Amino acid sequence: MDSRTKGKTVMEVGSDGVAVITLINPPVNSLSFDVLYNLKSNYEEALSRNDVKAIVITGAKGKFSGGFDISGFGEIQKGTRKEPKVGYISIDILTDLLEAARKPSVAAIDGLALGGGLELSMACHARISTPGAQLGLPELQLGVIPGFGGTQRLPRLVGLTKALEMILTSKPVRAEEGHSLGLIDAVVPSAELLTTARRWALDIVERRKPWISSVLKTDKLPPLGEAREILKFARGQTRKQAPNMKHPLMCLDALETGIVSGPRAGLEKEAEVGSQVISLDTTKGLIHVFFSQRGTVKVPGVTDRGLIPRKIKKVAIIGGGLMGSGIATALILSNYPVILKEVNEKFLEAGIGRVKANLQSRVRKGSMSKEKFEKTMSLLKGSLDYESFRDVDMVIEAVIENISLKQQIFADLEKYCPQHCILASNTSTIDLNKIGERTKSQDRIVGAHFFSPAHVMPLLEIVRTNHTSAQVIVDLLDVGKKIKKTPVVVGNCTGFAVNRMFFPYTQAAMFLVERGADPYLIDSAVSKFGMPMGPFRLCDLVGFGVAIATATQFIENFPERTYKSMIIPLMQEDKRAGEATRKGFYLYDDKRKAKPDPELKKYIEKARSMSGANVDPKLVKLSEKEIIEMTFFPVVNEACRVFAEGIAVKAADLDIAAIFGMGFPPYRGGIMFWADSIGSKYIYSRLDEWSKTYGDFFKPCAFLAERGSKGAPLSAPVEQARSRL
Ligand SMILES: CCCC(=O)CC(=O)SCCNC(=O)CCNC(=O)[C@H](O)C(C)(C)COP(=O)(O)OP(=O)(O)OC[C@H]1O[C@@H](n2cnc3c(N)ncnc32)[C@H](O)[C@@H]1OP(=O)(O)O
Ligand SMILES: NC(=O)C1=CN([C@@H]2O[C@H](COP(=O)(O)OP(=O)(O)OC[C@H]3O[C@@H](n4cnc5c(N)ncnc54)[C@H](O)[C@@H]3O)[C@@H](O)[C@H]2O)C=CC1
Repeated sequence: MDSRTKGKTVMEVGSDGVAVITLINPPVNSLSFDVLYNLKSNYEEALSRNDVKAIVITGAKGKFSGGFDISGFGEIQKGTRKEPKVGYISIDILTDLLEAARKPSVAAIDGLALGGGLELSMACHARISTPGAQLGLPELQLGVIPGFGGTQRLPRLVGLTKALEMILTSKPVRAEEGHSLGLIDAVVPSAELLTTARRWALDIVERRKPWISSVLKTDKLPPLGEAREILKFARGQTRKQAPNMKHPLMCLDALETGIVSGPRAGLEKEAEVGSQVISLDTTKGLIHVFFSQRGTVKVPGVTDRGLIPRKIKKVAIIGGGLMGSGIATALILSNYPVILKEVNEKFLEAGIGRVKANLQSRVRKGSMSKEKFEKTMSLLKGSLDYESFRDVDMVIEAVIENISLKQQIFADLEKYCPQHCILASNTSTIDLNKIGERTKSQDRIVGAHFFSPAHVMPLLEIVRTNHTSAQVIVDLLDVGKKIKKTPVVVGNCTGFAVNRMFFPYTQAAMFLVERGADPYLIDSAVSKFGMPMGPFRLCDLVGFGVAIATATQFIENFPERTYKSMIIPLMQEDKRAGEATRKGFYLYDDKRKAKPDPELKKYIEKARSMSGANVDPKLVKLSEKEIIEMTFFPVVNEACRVFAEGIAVKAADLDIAAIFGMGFPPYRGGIMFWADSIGSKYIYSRLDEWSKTYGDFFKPCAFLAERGSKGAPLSAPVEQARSRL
């Protein structure tokens, strides 16, 4: 393969007259422009050769194709690559050359057929797959639409309702389901895949099997009136579920055009909107997230040293509270034997009970069988002492956020655990060097910061100190992968990356409310921006105890830039501690539905008088845009500090940390990506202005000041930003 080309196809013509074209572009045989243009040449050759009667397309190394090469979207966005004309691949190659050919094609699908991969297979005249194959159109997840004919062929093969479900949820189906839907013609074992596909192709030639052009099928489409109703409903749902995104609605336009005006018009509409969505900001954000998420496991100086993860055979968890029980659940779900240690029988029973409840909820929802439940629970053992820690490979401490207790526990662990054992803490804020102060095991002390609920939330913040060994990080990255978490490796400091970014967000919200802004309007603006909930609703959910404990760490460690508000402590004094007590910033009914509380005013006014703050008429009437800027620019400021201090190695890691740890909307690309889309100059100037009016909480850090004064991107590595200055 030429080192400048990305992937290729190879064609072999058998003595049976079948040309087998294999897609080769490791690791997932993505359809790069090179692969697609090679495929076109192979087709032209196969169609012109007299010794070829039929064609089979397959993918190398057990994977059909993971779809269009996603990095190609970047090339299109930059303008360095484009199709010779809009719809060239979907219409000229896949429809007019392949599907309309006088020789039939059969797709032989092993492993993945996703996005453009499935679309290519649907342009073939039949599809044979292995039982493990995954078939899906996940494009909307990336901000694009199925642009290789998927909006036209999938509804014609599986019906409109199922096609909408598959496209709008981005979820793949397995081979058996694909077979019953009519997407797959036969499911056969791997060893028989190619022979069956060859035979099927020849059977089509000999008219023993039907020669079907999916794009021309109509039998699965509902009558026009019904189709319009189904699409109207889908539009309504989409507007509700993805209010800030245009591309799902544009995708529905392409589907509707095909149903109303026929497949050719549909393909043309698909090509038109397909080329438009690529330049949407939301698409740029989602594609950035795709690569950034996969980039978090590449840690310079750690994962490039050839270290092999050691096998973690048994894990111990100290503390069976909210976090310890969630972490235990995540581990046993991935088949790690776990010992859960608590202080007494009662607490141990409660901790094990929480794990049980986590799993039982799966049984209730039907996603876990009773047998699997029993088997999974059998991996969990309780303990009240450290005796059973003598053969564990990793300990995760999850006791309350108290430095001296954690120090004592780590000193004990050093005595009981084997020398190789990883000593991890789930602390959310405390400096790990302080936790390990009373040990000589600094090289194996690491942060394993999970987010609540730990068995559900996808992020694992892996915190390394200057002493943590690269091997320990590699081991924990491997555990993270096995328990299906997205890991982000960060440096040690108070609050690490996620909580450091989170803190100014809540503080900014408190600041605004003390100066007259309406908390419910803030929550509403932030939700419309795309966060799962606003800062006040979130405080209620997390509980005021956790909020105060975290705030204390920040106030102690970063006094120069913390805004100390008494609103939460005052409410807590009155036994309002958030959702758990049914009263916080909101009132909660039996179904946990939140409603605003007129009494909240009383606490805000009292806090205002205690802090000496005055109502500021400008802040009372903030627009939604101003609310977003005043709550999120302080987050950008802190993210810049975290980046400048080297706590995060790459700005993209902060994007992933913000998305998976804070709930920042993925289609905005993460905190640094979003900031760069606004521009460092503007963010700097706003913060600078607010800091002059409202104080140091808003003061731009040196990194932001430097880049902002020149308009340099915040996410650029230091050298690159300098070189652009
Ligand atoms: C005009 C538009 C036409 C169209 O229809 C558009 C499309 O087809 S868009 C693409 C649609 N396909 C997808 O969305 C699939 C995306 N990929 C995945 O979901 C997963 O990667 C996978 C299920 C295919 C494999 O998962 P897994 O085994 O966990 O492996 P990784 O996710 O870590 O991926 C391994 C490496 O492969 C790279 N990759 C994967 N898919 C693509 C792709 N379509 N294009 C380019 N590269 C892809 C991924 O980045 C990993 O690379 P790394 O360097 O990090 O190893
Ligand atoms: N609650 C949250 O949302 C998050 C909390 N964290 C961190 O996780 C840790 C635990 O927090 P939670 O689970 O919320 O606390 P929790 O109060 O629910 O649970 C702590 C448990 O530790 C037990 N414990 C105390 N001393 C012990 C000892 N010596 N041996 C064994 N068990 C002992 C207690 O009995 C209690 O059950 C804290 O460091 C916290 O900062 C991290 C992320 C999120």
